[in-house]
Amino acid sequence: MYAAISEMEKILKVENEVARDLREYVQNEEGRLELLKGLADEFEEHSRKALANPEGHLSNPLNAYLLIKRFTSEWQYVLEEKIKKSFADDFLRRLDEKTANFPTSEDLHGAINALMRLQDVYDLSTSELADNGIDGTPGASKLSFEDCKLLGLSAYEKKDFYHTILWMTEAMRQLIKSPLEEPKFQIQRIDILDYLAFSYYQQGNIKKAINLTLDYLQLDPSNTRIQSNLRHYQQLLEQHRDLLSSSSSSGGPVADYDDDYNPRPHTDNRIRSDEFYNYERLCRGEKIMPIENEHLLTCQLKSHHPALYLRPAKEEQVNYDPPMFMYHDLLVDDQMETIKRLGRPRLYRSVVFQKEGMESPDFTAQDYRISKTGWISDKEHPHVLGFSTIASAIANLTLDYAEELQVLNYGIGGHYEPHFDYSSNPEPSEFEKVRGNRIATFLCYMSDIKIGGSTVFPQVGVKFTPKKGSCALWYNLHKSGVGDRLTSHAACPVLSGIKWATNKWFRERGQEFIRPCTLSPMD
Ligand SMILES: O=C(O)CCC(=O)C(=O)O
Ligand SMILES: [Fe+2]
Repeated sequence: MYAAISEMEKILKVENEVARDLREYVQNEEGRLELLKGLADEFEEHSRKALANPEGHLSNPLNAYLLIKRFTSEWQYVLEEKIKKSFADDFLRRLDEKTANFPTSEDLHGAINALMRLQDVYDLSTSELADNGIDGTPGASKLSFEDCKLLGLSAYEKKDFYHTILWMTEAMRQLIKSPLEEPKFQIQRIDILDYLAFSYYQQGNIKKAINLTLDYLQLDPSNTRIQSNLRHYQQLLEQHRDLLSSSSSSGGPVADYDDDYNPRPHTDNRIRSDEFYNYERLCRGEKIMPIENEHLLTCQLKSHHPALYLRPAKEEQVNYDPPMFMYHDLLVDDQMETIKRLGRPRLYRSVVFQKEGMESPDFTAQDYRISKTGWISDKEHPHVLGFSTIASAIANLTLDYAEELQVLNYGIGGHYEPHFDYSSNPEPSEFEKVRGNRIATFLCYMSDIKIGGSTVFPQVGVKFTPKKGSCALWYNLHKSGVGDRLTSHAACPVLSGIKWATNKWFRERGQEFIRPCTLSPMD
């Protein structure tokens, strides 16, 4: 569910239904209690009157008969229908049916990862995120001490000591506000100090690990595990200082890092690359390089095709080579509503073609693409065909071999890290053999996004900021059919808002006379 916000609306609906069931259950139970109160009143009243003169009362045979009947033939009914009857079973059964639509622990982990991704890409401080300073929405929820600790634990389980430190420190910041003399807070404090000391040690900040361990021992001096940790850390620091003083010409020991030294890990090649670094910078709104030939970029109204006579396309060229364009206000509300309506029930977790580390390369769901996608054919609705026709007119490419329309909905912190839209697989699939590679991408935004969600091109420094109804166009291949590596692009994580988009991919076949090959492979 976390992979598409549109799916998460289901959880809100279920929450509302659970509230309704709860109210109904409470009402039923209240009714039952009223009934029991009435029964008690009745018994009390009857016995009080009769006990005032038991002999007098029972001397009447009708009274005697009625009393016996109450606790024989009537009693079974009273016991089963009034006393024992509970509405809990029915309520619990209905609740059970609803849990099928509850999020899973996979969703929880996905959401936790998303928060950390947003924190990293947008350079948000942990306290800013915990206090919900993201988009300034008044009354927005904040993360509690327990939430921060849960995030820290989740990072710790993945041996991600960088985020463990950030979130455990935040948990500690929140804990300090509690009355620390209370034993339950003392225990939490000791627990967090333990995680923090070990994580700083793992991050290479021995001095901080020692200080935190000393803090720990003040609260729990007899803990032998922590005492032995302290000795180990102190030895390490000594060795490190000796090493530095013997090799440094100035001779001064400089083994201590800054107090809070906690480097962000760069664990895999993808993350270490300049491209990834530039992707994050572009997402944050930094300018990473001057746009080449910016002075040659122009705007124009395009009406070269009958589909554009009545509503010429507002074209803005945003990059010269490879050419990239933005078309403003191209899709109209009705079209977008139809595309979303048709796409919504078909959304499935987006997959990517994965070669590395796989026995047989295949399409799989990966953390670096968090969205759901569904496909719609032109035949399904005139609005879809209308859009494809306009996209084809603008891109100047035939629809004959184009893919169906792909509808995209992003999830919590949803993103798509740098990738190419064309395939560089040396063995083309059957589909590719017939249709060729993806020659051009026509990407339209179907929602306004408060913060984040831009499409960025780290090799050329271009950024498309989503605007409902606007479309981006670029050509993925050189005219020779060779993939253009400068078209590497990424969808920045959505920080605040809901991102709906749609992709139309044109294929090489059928374009031979429209966009003919040139002799140079790099044209
Ligand atoms: O959503 C975006 O901004 C880009 C999507 C994309 O690159 C893709 O789906 O291939
Ligand atoms: Fe893409």
